[in-house]
Amino acid sequence: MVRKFFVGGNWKCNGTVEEVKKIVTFLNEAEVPTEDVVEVVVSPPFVFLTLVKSLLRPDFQVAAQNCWVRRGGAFTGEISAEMLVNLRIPWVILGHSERRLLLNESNEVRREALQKLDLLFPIYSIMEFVADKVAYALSRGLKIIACVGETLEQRESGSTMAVVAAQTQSIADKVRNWDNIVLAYEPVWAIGTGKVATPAQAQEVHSELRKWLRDNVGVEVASSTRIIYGGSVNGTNCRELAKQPDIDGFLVGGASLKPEFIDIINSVWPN
Ligand SMILES: O=C(CO)COP(=O)(O)O
Repeated sequence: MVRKFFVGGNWKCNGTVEEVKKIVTFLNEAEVPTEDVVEVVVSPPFVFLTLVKSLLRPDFQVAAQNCWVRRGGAFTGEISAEMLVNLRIPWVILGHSERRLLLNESNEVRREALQKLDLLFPIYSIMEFVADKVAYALSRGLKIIACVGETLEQRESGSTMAVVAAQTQSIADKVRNWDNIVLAYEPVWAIGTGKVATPAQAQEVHSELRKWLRDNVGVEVASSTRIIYGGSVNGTNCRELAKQPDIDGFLVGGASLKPEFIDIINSVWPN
């Protein structure tokens, strides 16, 4: 099974209209392999999504950085999956560690949310926030970049794989069809720190995660699901990482705002 290389650019909470236009200009002018070789998806903040979509070359796609867990309604400040579909935004990033940790999105029962949402959705007795978002967004026709990854503390205590497996399990419990999911392994300690996982460290988790998918979801899903790496990827370290057999691409933060993002796209051909 050939897994098409996937490079995502997560712009996070950055940019002005002028800066966004500059980024789109260098993306549009770049020489990169064709769409059948590498899938490129950039994820600007919500407010710039339509601008970027309207200016961006047609072989690159756009992703939102989040969406609401169910149908929209009285949820001030949220953006629904329906809105993204309406705007023809094909992808959404879900479960990013910055949302899990800073905004308390988790796999676990969120009691306060549960109490509130139970009034609205009495059939949901357990609220698995990230997994529910993945399942709902998929059901609306969106494609998902689902993020998993351990903190430094968890890595140092030897629980990396247990954490990543639990995060993936919660998604597997709610999803039958994995065709529209890309899994992003993003160790929290490597995000925005300049401390990239070594190719061997990343490969080890990717290969374990693929094994986990094979044993717990299915052989076909394990061989076809792209597992991409995120955390301090740049134009220099991407090539060694891209050579690893179970690294199927990247989710890039800081470097996706700069022209070196093009080098990362081109690391599909590492030699
Ligand atoms: O969080 C990330 C991508 O989603 C990675 O961020 P950095 O590449 O800035 O470390």
